[in-house]
Amino acid sequence: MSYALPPAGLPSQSDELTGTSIFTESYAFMPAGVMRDIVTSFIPNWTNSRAWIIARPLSGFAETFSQYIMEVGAGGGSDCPEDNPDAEAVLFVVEGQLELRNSMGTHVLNEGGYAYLPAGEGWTLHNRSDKKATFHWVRKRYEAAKGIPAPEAFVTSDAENTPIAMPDTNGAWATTRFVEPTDLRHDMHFNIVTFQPGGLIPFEETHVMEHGLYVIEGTAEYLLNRDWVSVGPGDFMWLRAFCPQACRATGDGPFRYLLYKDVNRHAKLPW
Ligand SMILES: NC(=O)N[C@H](N)C(=O)O
Repeated sequence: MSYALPPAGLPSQSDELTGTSIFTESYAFMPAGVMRDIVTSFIPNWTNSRAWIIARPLSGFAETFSQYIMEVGAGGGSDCPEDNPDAEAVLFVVEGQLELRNSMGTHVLNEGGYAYLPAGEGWTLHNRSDKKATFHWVRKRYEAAKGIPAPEAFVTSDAENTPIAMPDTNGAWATTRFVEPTDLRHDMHFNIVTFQPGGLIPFEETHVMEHGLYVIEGTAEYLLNRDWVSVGPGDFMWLRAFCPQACRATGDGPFRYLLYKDVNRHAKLPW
């Protein structure tokens, strides 16, 4: 499996790459080309690390998550990665190797490695190798549901999970699910969606769930509200609740993306 990475570095003075990013009331499109050194953030209590913060709540409780692409240099990491006890996390490694320690012990996460860490879980993350490592870090304030226990931590990987084909698509559209859709302990999913060449979302999905979509491989035309946008490796899309979306996979190989989605809870009321 291959996973796209931010190009980093500095943009060249001889290549003008303007006109590619989009920010609207219903979605944002951040092409890989904008993820350069000068737009990174440093996160408290992390050493030799930096983040591209590609999603965060903007307007009170209308948005549900933040997503970072975290780059951890050799020997870097954190003994105190999260300072919000209400924040649950998913980590997904796209480059290198990281050592995770939590209540279940010590785990080595390689490329494609996936960890779910519930709110309040103590964990540490370190790059013990001599090469940089990169991972996606999704953070969400966990919403407890009456009578339902909180989920437990788990570690798995892309390779250990078989994509489930959507019915009647002949495998052209499949989803790697790291949590069962009927497991109501979970209030978010972070899955991998795979389309084979020519595969489609053939209608305008329009739903209450918010999305983050990070393209890890391949190309497509993606409908974001009223706009068909050409997308490829390393591009990120943030879709607010109810933003219409559809997809046509282009190119000769699979089109794959990481998909965040808030799930399994009542719609919030304003009182
Ligand atoms: N844009 C998407 O991939 N949406 C998914 N079908 C989903 O909402 O689960």
